[in-house]
Amino acid sequence: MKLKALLKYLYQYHVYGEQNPTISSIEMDSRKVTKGSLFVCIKGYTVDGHDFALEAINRGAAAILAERKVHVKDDIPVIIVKNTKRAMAILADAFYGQPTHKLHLIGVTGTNGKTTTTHMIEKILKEAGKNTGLIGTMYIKIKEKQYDVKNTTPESLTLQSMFKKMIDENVTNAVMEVSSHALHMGRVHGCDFDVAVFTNLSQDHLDYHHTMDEYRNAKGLLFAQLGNAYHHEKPKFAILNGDDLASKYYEHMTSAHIITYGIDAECDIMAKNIKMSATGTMFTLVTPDGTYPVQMKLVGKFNVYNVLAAISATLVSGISIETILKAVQSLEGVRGRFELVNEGQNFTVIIDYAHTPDSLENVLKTVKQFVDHKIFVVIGCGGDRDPSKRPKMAQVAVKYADVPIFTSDNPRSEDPLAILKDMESGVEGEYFHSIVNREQAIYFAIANAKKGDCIVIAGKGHETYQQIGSETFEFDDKKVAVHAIRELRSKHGKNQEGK
Ligand SMILES: CC(=O)N[C@H]1[C@@H](OP(=O)(O)OP(=O)(O)OC[C@H]2O[C@@H](n3ccc(=O)[nH]c3=O)[C@H](O)[C@@H]2O)O[C@H](CO)[C@@H](O)[C@@H]1O[C@H](C)C(=O)N[C@@H](C)C(=O)N[C@H](CCC(=O)O)C(=O)O
Ligand SMILES: Nc1ncnc2c1ncn2[C@@H]1O[C@H](COP(=O)(O)OP(=O)(O)OP(=O)(O)O)[C@@H](O)[C@H]1O
Repeated sequence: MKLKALLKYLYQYHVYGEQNPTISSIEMDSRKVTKGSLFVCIKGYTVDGHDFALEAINRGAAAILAERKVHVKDDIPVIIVKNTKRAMAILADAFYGQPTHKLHLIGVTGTNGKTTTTHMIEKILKEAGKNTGLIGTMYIKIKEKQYDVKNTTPESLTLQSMFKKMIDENVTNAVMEVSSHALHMGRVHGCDFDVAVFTNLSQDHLDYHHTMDEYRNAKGLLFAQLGNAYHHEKPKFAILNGDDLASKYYEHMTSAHIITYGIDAECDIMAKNIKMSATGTMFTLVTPDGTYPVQMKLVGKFNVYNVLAAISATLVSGISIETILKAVQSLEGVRGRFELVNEGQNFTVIIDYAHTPDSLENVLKTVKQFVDHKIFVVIGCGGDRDPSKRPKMAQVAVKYADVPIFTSDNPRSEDPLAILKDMESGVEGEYFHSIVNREQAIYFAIANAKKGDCIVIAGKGHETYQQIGSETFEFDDKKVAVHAIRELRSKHGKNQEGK
């Protein structure tokens, strides 16, 4: 594609240099530049991409996109824009042939439930015989093939190239998690969403967004970007949680059709007569077109919300209610979300990704409904992330668990003991244990659990690493739990049924 043809997609820019080279690729990492690349200079959190412009030219870059004039060879065009990340998103969309215009794209935002809801939507779409793509925290998935990811919502270059790959592989329907960071940084600029889903809003990521208002506003950008209910061939839908106050705010940010779902408030799509057991949930689904009995294997009120969101999003995407209900009936949990570890022990072990006060409370409340014996919770808080969350997480743990055990969860550059102190400051005078080594914390819980007890190992879910200092170590809660159960059993014959 010629540079000038590409630049037509930008609103405001200034070009130094007359040349109109053919652009062979767009790159934001100088190390990936090859002959003919457009190199995008991004001021990052650790280094400034502008400092690599010359290196990019030496590797064969044909043009530079920057926020300030950089010194390169005179004949190389330099395009100046206000924000290179946002401009890159628009150029990436154009460069890859605007792939999202050819896909039915559902975006899911909210503090909790994005991964779960996107997987539910994927399952329903598959049941309807669609070729699907999924983008989120765990991986990018194109049909059945999985690709590793660094971010919940990848940078626009990765995002658009993956959408293009989906088109090449005949994917028709894509669903993605849209993080507030991505919305704020403009990673999803240029994405043509058909349906935008809001799960819920509670405290998280204040290290980045600073205030709850800013955090809420960032999520709202998805609904502002969604566009028009009366879009020619593609009417747009905003799916909002009617029981969450933030939805009122998002209603005013969109001109799409609004469909609400909920349990308590009067909504378009509702769950009534909810009955939960340790092995599943039943409820009556109320839609404008009729009521239907629903049965699923997942537990927790939060999963009823997630499934209502998934049902609403797929109904407006033209999937029949019969197909949706069939898929819902066979929904399995997602790795690390309320995942049971079953080694034949006589107590329950649950691995869960809950890492916000709200999600931890939901999980522990759900466990409390079914467990008559002691509840243990192993929980830590991330380093270099919103510290005000720490005492609140500890308070939730102490409120719902009989044996709260505070430990480490990706301390990163912070002192793990200082993070524990922050947690402890929220529960002075209460009963809890602090064990800085996560493996020892899990072993402690398993060694002390008795028949009928339940251990919730929270915060890391599917993650298989622990970030300590600048290093990343292999660490998998599930593997550690399995190992602990087996080791204790072989040492003491403990934890076997009947002992
Ligand atoms: C804070 C943040 O958003 N950081 C993102 C950022 O990294 P960075 O700012 O450190 O980048 P940098 O290393 O300073 O590099 C700056 C530029 O110089 C370039 N460079 C660098 C070296 C070189 O030799 N040549 C060169 O050209 C880099 O390619 C880059 O373009 O750019 C990277 C590449 O796109 C991202 O992976 C990275 O996300 C990190 C991993 C991250 O943790 N981000 C969080 C805040 C985030 O986005 N989270 C959300 C939500 C998660 C949730 O809901 O829980 C998400 O969507 O993931
Ligand atoms: N609708 C919900 N409301 C509150 N808590 C939820 C909800 N759905 C899931 N959870 C809890 O939050 C945890 C994370 O769920 P999930 O991974 O689906 O959320 P997420 O939004 O993708 O999280 P992240 O943004 O950190 O990737 C789950 O393990 C569960 O404990």
